[in-house]
Amino acid sequence: MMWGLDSDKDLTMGEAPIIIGQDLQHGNDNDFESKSGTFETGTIIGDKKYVIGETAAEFFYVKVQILDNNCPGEWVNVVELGTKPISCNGHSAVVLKDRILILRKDSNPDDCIWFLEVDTMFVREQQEKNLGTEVVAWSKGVIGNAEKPVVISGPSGVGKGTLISKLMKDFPSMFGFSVSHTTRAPRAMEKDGVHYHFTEKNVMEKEIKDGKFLEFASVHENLYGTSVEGVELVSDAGKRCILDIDVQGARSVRASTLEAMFIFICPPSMDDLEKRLRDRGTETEEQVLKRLRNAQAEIEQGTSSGIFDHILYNDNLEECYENLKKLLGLDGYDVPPKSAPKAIDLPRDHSVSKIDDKIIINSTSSSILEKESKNLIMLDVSSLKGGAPGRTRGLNFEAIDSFSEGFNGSGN
Ligand SMILES: Nc1ncnc2c1ncn2[C@@H]1O[C@H](COP(=O)(O)OP(=O)(O)OP(=O)(O)O)[C@@H](O)[C@H]1O
Ligand SMILES: Nc1nc2c(ncn2[C@@H]2O[C@H](COP(=O)(O)O)[C@@H](O)[C@H]2O)c(=O)[nH]1
Repeated sequence: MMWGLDSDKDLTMGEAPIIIGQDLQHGNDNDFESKSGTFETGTIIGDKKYVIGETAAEFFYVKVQILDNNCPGEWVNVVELGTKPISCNGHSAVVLKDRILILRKDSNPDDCIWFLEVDTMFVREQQEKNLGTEVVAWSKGVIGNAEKPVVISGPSGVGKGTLISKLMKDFPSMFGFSVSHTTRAPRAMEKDGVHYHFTEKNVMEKEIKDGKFLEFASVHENLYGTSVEGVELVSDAGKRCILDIDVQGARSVRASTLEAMFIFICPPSMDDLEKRLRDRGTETEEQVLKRLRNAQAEIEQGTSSGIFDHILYNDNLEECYENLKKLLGLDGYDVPPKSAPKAIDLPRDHSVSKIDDKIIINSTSSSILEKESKNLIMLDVSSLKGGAPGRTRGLNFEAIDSFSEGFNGSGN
């Protein structure tokens, strides 16, 4: 079967046209066999056609189907990683180099721009692991670049949680904590969703398989993991994300596409560490001994493996905290100068065009009010970073209205 949106052209990456969801429904894409879609776009990249649909069968979430030119007439098996957008009233699809930009109609400003990663490094790695299936990854578009997340590791009882709590208390609008998942039982004062997402082993194992986690590890015989969503929630709120994870987790994050700052916290001595763990009184004797045994190896790896950018000794708590603040560029700050990133308010009815790295979104609304507020939006996709689910950042924009002389918004 020959397929294509424009049969005269052999489209390659970056050359596919922009398609508005409703158009396909009305038969503009003649060669495409629709699978009962309500709103669908078909985007060609290389040998593949990515059909992004908001179907009646799976009415809640957007669904991706793929046709491969090399296997004519057959739908390819697709694994979709990451949190998907929910269905809306149609979308436009624009091919970028290694991803498809999705502009969603009638969506909230913080939910109108998504990316379907189809050929990023992360996706290619996942494809190698899932031979025989196509892997794609969903990621919400995030304006600007959030500051690098901070990974804090160190043996159990060294004081990571204590230091992080102080930081969060002193700079609540600047930092957000990545709430991990764990299969260990909650301690007396711990709250589900605040300290951890406490979960069952079989549930977490399934979620790991589904690609929900940025990293995970078995620590002191329990599973712990950082979900992509947990980090995303913090970054989307315009805050710097703090991860409290063990050395194995830090190693995984280091190997991932997430750019972070890695800090290892060391105890002054094993005796001090043991005293802190025992005084904390949260573990049984058997667990304390297990944690102390693991601490030895963690300290060796933390101080010698090259994973960490900085090592801090937590002897005197206040001194260690001051040193942590220095590393984070916070010495001398009382009130942090931080504002949340701006969101893009897409006009309800619009046309979309692409010139190099700029996407021009033009209001076609007949409503004077809407025209006044959002006439033309220019997205700049030249600095996109990421490629793993949930983490495509660096989108910039300018909103230009027809009634004022200049710009009325910027993502920078
Ligand atoms: N510099 C310090 N001097 C003395 N006690 C400390 C110091 N820092 C933290 N502590 C105490 O040590 C105990 C362990 O600290 P904390 O719970 O923060 O460790 P942690 O590294 O987060 O441990 P885990 O990895 O098990 O969660 C706590 O009771 C805390 O009050
Ligand atoms: N790899 C990961 N390690 C994590 C994560 N969340 C916490 N941790 C580490 O586990 C130990 C034990 O924590 P505790 O709360 O049971 O005392 C500690 O070293 C944490 O840093 C995670 O998501 N991934």
